[in-house]
Amino acid sequence: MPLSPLPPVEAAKRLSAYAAVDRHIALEHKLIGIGSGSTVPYVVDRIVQQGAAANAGRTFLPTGFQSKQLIIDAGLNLGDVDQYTRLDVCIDGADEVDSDLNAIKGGGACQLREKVLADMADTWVMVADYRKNSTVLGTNWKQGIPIEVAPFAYAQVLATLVKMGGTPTLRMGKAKAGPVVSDNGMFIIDATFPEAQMKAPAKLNTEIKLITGVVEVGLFCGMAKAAYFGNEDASVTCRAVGGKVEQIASVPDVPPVASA
Ligand SMILES: O=C[C@H](O)[C@H](O)[C@H](O)COP(=O)(O)O
Repeated sequence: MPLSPLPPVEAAKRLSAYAAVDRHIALEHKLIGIGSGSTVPYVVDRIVQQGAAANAGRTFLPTGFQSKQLIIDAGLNLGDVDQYTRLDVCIDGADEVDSDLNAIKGGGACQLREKVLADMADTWVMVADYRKNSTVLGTNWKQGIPIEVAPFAYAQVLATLVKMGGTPTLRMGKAKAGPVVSDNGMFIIDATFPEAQMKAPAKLNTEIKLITGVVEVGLFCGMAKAAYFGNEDASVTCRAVGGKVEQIASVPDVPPVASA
């Protein structure tokens, strides 16, 4: 059955997710990390399409409340990060990816758990629509680097980020008075930096991480094996570690490893 029609951005998210699952989640993969955001439901969707037999012996670890619910709602086996020290593969979304596969993540305040699972995974892959495909971080994603901080320390961290050249703001709730509180009970600061600093994201990641009170930084540097971007013309751009870029013309309606 052909894929159901979706608005362009949603269709692009679905294409990236389906392509990444088809390439990176094989029948022998038993421990799988599920990231966060609005692209990841399509990852779970494609995994379910691989069939009940393929998924019977698998365990799925979530990066937060949202992905935990996705795993449960899909009828997949839920695992806890306490039970494992490695994953076969983890697929996650991204807010922006640069030409070296460095990424900004944490638009949904999930970067701490996402980075823990990325560290655990033998293969960590990102999925996103064409708007996230960039060359320098901060070009498309203007709201800044998400930084998770201990609530007690937030004012001091804001001041330190300003001294470092950043423009930080405390992320406020949309349907809640006061700041956003992460799944870990922390606050989130979003900080923009001048392009010169954004061009060296690994250095910036280390500098921010060293601020007392910072729990995790939404810069993911040197972690990804590949990033998949769904395009408006129904193709998928795959950028792999080492700089190889591949255009995937189309994504099949059913996953190649589908089982009964
Ligand atoms: O905290 C949220 C995560 O880092 C998401 O993976 C990221 O914000 C991308 O989300 P989306 O797929 O909705 O663009």
